[in-house]
Amino acid sequence: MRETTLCFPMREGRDGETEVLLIEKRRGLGEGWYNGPGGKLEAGETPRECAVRETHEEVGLEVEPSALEKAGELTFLLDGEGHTFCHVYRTRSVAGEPTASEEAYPEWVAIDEVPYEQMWDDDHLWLPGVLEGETVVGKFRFEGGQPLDEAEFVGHDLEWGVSFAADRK
Ligand SMILES: Nc1[nH]c(=O)nc2c1ncn2[C@H]1C[C@H](O)[C@@H](COP(=O)(O)OP(=O)(O)OP(=O)(O)O)O1
Repeated sequence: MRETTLCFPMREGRDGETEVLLIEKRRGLGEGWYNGPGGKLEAGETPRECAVRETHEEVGLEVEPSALEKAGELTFLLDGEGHTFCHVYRTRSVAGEPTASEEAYPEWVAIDEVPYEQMWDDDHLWLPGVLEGETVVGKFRFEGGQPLDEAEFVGHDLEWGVSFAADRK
């Protein structure tokens, strides 16, 4: 099963609303959809280091590793087998201006205007809670063969209020 990260940088917008930095993914898995910056762990890298690196590579933002708050662990199953294990982080400690890369167009979006209809089918189930400060462990089942982003989302289990306090990696 591959191990990946998603990072959701957050800030207070001009009118006091909470905003999240989303990317429109320009290539690879989930191309054309919105998500947080993130990607696969490289050899020797911790999930936290991966989230920092991917956020920098994809949108040019500097995030502070120790200020990444672990918010979720998501398992995506394809045809009954583990496909991806994803560590989800959020952070309010962000420096720099987001810039587009070959992989992503970044955009600050108010958290009540997140375009769930242009995201993975599972996101509306867990991302609103994560953006409200909750923690979650989720399992999401897809069927129909590779690639995952063309498979059908068929079921899920969610557990909220999980403690990741001991997870410093
Ligand atoms: N069902 C799902 N819902 C979701 O919100 N994010 C998902 C998801 N399934 C996978 N992801 C995330 C995890 C990861 O951050 C990203 C997939 O990125 P990957 O790096 O695995 O794929 P890519 O094909 O872009 O790989 P690279 O070529 O290494 O960039 O999508």
